[in-house]
Amino acid sequence: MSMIAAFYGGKSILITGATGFLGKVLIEKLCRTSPDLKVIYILVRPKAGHTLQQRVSQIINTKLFEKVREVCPNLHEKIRAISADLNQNDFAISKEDMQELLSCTNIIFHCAATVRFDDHLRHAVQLNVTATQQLLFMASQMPKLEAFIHISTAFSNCNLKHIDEVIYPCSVEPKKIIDSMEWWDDAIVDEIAPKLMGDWPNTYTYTKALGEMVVQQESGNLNIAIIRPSIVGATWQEPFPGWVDNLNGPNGMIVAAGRGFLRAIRASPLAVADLIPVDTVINLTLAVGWYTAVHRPKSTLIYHCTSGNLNPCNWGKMGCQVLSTFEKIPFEKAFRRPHADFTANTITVHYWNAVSHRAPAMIYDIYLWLTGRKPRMTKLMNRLLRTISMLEYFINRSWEWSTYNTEMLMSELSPEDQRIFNFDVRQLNWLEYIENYVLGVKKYLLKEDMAGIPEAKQHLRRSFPVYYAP
Ligand SMILES: CCCCCCCCCCCCCCCCCCCCCCCCCC(=O)SCCNC(=O)CCNC(=O)[C@H](O)C(C)(C)COP(=O)(O)OP(=O)(O)OC[C@H]1O[C@@H](n2cnc3c(N)ncnc32)[C@H](O)[C@@H]1OP(=O)(O)O
Ligand SMILES: NC(=O)C1=CN([C@@H]2O[C@H](COP(=O)(O)OP(=O)(O)OC[C@H]3O[C@@H](n4cnc5c(N)ncnc54)[C@H](OP(=O)(O)O)[C@@H]3O)[C@@H](O)[C@H]2O)C=CC1
Repeated sequence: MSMIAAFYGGKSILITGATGFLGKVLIEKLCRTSPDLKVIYILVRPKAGHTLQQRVSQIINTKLFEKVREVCPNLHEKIRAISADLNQNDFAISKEDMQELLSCTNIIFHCAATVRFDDHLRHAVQLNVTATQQLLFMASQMPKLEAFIHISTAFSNCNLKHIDEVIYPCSVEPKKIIDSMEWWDDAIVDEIAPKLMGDWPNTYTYTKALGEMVVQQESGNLNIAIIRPSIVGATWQEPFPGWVDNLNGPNGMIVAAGRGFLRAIRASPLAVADLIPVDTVINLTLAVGWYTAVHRPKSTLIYHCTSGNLNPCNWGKMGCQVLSTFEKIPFEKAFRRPHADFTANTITVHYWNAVSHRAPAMIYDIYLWLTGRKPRMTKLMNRLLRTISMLEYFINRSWEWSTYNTEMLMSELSPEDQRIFNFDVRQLNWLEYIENYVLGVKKYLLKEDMAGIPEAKQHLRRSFPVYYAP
C-alpha cells in the first residue's frame, strides 16, 4: 500500500497554475494514484472566449489524461475550477468560493508564475512575489491546512555557482519592492530594474528569489516546503514517455533545430545540461506534500530537483543525441536539413548568424515575395535569435546544487512509494530519454503523425540543394 497515495485520499487540494505545464502533470498523477481524493480546487483565470469549464475540459480531454480517465471516470467532478486572477486583490475570487477554499483546503501546491524571462519587473513582481504573499495570507486562515508547497526554480540563485538547500537573501527586502511598485511609475521601474537585479540575468529568476524570501518571512505557523526544479523537460516515464506541450526551455530549440532553422548556438558543449523530467518533478512534489504534512519538519525545507550532481549529462552529448534522433524521425516541412553546432566562440556565432540564419531567411523571403506570397522567414528568424539570446546564459554555465534533503526524502519512502513516486534521476538513461523527448515534441507539440515519416524523409531528399545549404 502506497503511503503517499493513501495520504491524498479524501483530501481537498488547492492548485495554482493548474493549466500550466507542471500543473497538468500534477493533476494527472494525483487523480491517477489517489482517485479517492475529495476535490482538487484549481484557480483558473478567465480567458476570452472560453468558460472555466471549457478550459478544464480542454485539459482533461487530452491524451495526457487518457489513462486517468479510465482509473477515475468521474474526473470532471473531482476537479473544481474557481475563477481567479492572481494579479487582482484577493485574486478576484467570489465570497462563496473564498469561504469554501478557506474552510476546506488541506494541501496547497503553488505552481502559478510568470516564467517569461523578459517580463516587465512590475508584472513579474506582482505574480511571482505579491501573489505568493497573498496566497500565504489566505493559507494562514485555513484551519484544515496541513502543508503549503511552493514551486520555485533551481535558478532562483543562479548568481551563485554552488547552491545549497537554503534561502539566500536578496539585497532589497521583497516587502519594500512590493510597496515601491505601488507608487513607482513604469519609467522609474525600468530605470531601477537593472540596479535591483544586480547579477541576476532576468526578471524571472530575480522575482523567483524574492518569492522564496516572502515564503520564508510569511511562513508563520504554516507547514511549508519549497521545491526548486532545474530545466523541466518532457515526461520520462509517466503517464507515457515524451509528453510535452509548450515551447519553453529546450522545446523551442528542438523544434527550431528539427525544422532546420537553427544551425548554430553559443553554448559550452561541456557545461552540464541540468534537465529534469516533469514527471520526476511531480513525483517529488507529491512526496514532499506528504512528508511535510505528516512529519511536520521544524523549519521550511528546500528540495533541489536537479540531475547534475547525481546523473550529469552535458549539452554536447544532449545535442548529438537530438541530432541523431532527427535522422531516424525527421520533422515535417523542414526548411533545411537538421544540423546544428554548439560553439563557445562569439565570433563564430556572429558568422553563423549572418551566413546560416539571416542570409537564408532573406533569400527565402525574396523567393516568397517573387512568388506572390507574404515574406515571413526574416521575422521568424529574428524571433528565434532573440529567444536564443535569452537562453544563452543557461547553456554557457554549470551550477552545483546540493541535494541532501531530496536524498533524505528518498530514503524515507517505502520501497513501493519509491517505485510509484520515483524521483531518483540516477535511473535515467539520457540517450533513451532524449530520443523519446524529440519524438514527444514531434507527436504532442507539433502534432505530427508518425505515418508521415517517409514523406518527411522524402521532403528532405527532394529539397536536395537546400539540404546541403549552410
Ligand atoms: C557538440 C555538437 C553538438 C551539436 C548539437 C546541436 C544541437 C541542437 C539541437 C538543440 C538541442 C537542444 C538544447 C538546446 C538548448 C536549450 C536551452 C534551454 C535553456 C533553458 C533554461 C531555462 C532555465 C530556467 C527554467 C525555469 O525555471 S522556467 C521555464 C523557462 N522559461 C522559458 O523557457 C520562457 C522563455 N520564453 C520567453 O521568455 C519568451 O517567450 C521570449 C523568448 C522572451 C519570447 O518573447 P516574445 O518575443 O514576446 O514572444 P512570445 O509572445 O512569448 O512568443 C511569440 C512566438 O514565439 C514562440 N515561442 C515562444 N517561446 C519560444 C521558444 N522558446 N522557442 C521557440 N519559439 C518560441 C511562441 O509560441 C509564439 O509563436 P506564435 O504563437 O506567435 O506562432
Ligand atoms: N517549466 C520549467 O522549466 C520550470 C518551471 N518552474 C516553476 O514551475 C512552476 C510552473 O511552471 P510551468 O508549469 O512551466 O509554467 P506555465 O507557464 O506552463 O504555467 C503557468 C501557470 O500559471 C498560471 N497563471 C499565470 N498568470 C496567472 C494569473 N494572473 N492568475 C492565475 N493563474 C495564472 C497560468 O495560467 P494560464 O493558463 O491562464 O496562463 C498557468 O497555469 C512555476 O512556478 C515555475 O517558476 C521551475 C523550474 C523550471
